[in-house]
Amino acid sequence: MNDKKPTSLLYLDGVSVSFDGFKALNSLSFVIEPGELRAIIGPNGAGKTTMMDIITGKTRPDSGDVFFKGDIDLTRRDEAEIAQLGIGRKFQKPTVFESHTVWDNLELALNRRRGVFAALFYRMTAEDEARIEEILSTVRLSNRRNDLAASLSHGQKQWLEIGMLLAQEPELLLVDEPVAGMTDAETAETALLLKEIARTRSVVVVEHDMGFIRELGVKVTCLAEGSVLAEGSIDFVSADQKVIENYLGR
Ligand SMILES: Nc1ncnc2c1ncn2[C@@H]1O[C@H](COP(=O)(O)OP(=O)(O)OP(=O)(O)O)[C@@H](O)[C@H]1O
Repeated sequence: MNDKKPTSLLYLDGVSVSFDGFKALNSLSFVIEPGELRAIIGPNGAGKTTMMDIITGKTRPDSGDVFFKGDIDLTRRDEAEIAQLGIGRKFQKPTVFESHTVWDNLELALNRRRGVFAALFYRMTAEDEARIEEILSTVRLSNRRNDLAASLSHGQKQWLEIGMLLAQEPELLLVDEPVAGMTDAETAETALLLKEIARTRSVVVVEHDMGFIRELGVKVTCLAEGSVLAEGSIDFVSADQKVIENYLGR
């Protein structure tokens, strides 16, 4: 282990995992700092989803280290424990409760953090209401609060789901292809939204949309064949010959 581990929010070192002899991750190493927004790119099959599965405890690595907040060994925790520790994951497809209002979706998400018994006897406090108001504003849905989630556009559903994750106050948010299927305006707004969210927590976003990645303006990690091909600014990474051959030039 190197000296990056103690201060990093997320630390992966030499992480490998094989499925039927195929190395989905091949000695993957990278570090996310507190308050960092990081973009992950890479061709289909590069291992991006597997990387998120490892961080969230869905898949166990065959070898390597995965530490959260310095010394919490994520390879020894299960999915529920990891969520409880403060790692939230947004899958590609939005899974909001369509027949509930935007507000109720957020209230349910706030309750989920409390556990079943606490939620049963729970009454909204002024503090909870203020937190929901704040999230509504962050995810650009203040004026849709009383509308059914079913009536939102695809992009707004993605934002609502991000809001539901924020209600659980994660320290690290993993977001998988948020802008797929969004309009250009929604995509631009999502870049702003994620930058705002990263003021109070770390965010790792996997995306194929290079225009969106450029708008984020943050450090980019390009994965290929289960390990890091290049890392740095978007200009640095997109000028890298290996990145052009393996991803951008395809
Ligand atoms: N549970 C599994 N069993 C067998 N093979 C798997 C499993 N999970 C992933 N793989 C394989 O591992 C490789 C990496 O897949 P992964 O889904 O992580 O890539 P990705 O970068 O997320 O790709 P995409 O951009 O298409 O989502 C792929 O070849 C995939 O087929």
